[in-house]
Amino acid sequence: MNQLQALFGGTFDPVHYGHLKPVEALANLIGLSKVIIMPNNVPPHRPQPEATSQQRKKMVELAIADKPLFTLDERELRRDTPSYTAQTLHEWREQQGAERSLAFIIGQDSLLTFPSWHHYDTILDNCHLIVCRRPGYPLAMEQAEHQQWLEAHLTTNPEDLHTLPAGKIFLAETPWFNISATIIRERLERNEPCDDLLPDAVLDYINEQGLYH
Ligand SMILES: Nc1ncnc2c1ncn2[C@@H]1O[C@H](COP(=O)(O)OP(=O)(O)OP(=O)(O)O)[C@@H](O)[C@H]1O
Ligand SMILES: O=C(O)c1ccc[n+]([C@@H]2O[C@H](COP(=O)([O-])O)[C@@H](O)[C@H]2O)c1
Repeated sequence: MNQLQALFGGTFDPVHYGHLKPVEALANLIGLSKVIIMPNNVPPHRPQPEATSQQRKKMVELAIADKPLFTLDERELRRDTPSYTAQTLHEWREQQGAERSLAFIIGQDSLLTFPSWHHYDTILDNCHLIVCRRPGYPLAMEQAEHQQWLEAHLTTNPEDLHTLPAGKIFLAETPWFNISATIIRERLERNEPCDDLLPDAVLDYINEQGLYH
């Protein structure tokens, strides 16, 4: 059976409800039984995170412990070079074979920067892109040529994600969550409460480890 496999990459410094809740809604919307969370080790387009890779991995494990939808993939954590998505997806495709439907999940902000990613034009050869909504970011690309690229790959039919191996971009109508890891780190630094922004187990771990203070 060609079951759609979905990877959700990120820095997760720390993981929060803005990651988990849109993806849970997405799974219901398009019929996903599994989402593989993949923390990076060396993020390609931003400074090195505050928490170590092991701490970020542990926070993801705590966040998904009671959520059977999610599993964790450590392939990028094992690499010391920048976690280029094009490279990761090329390897993943080789492992999964040419026919399997594969998807990479991103938020709306990541779609806007996508054309600046390393070898971005090869990524859709290996997977679909599924975009979750995020407040504060436009859905149109800044440059006309990138908008054309987006429109050439868009589909509004979630069936395409299950029947084709790769190549489509699906803008999912997931709920908006105005949460970012940056806001959480800033609030923690100011000793402000974050209870509604991330799971309790993750918050307890952050406090135990003295992270972001
Ligand atoms: N609130 C949100 N709604 C939808 N998608 C999100 C949200 N927060 C993060 N994402 C998406 O999750 C993926 C991983 O994001 P990341 O780990 O960088 O979190 P972040 O909150 O954006 O972090 P930071 O504030 O440190 O930049 C990215 O594709 C991002 O677009
Ligand atoms: O490959 C790239 O050039 C690239 C550039 C920016 C981000 N990414 C990936 O996109 C995912 C979300 O990135 P971030 O920085 O928002 O956590 C994560 O898996 C990153 O490794 C990848």
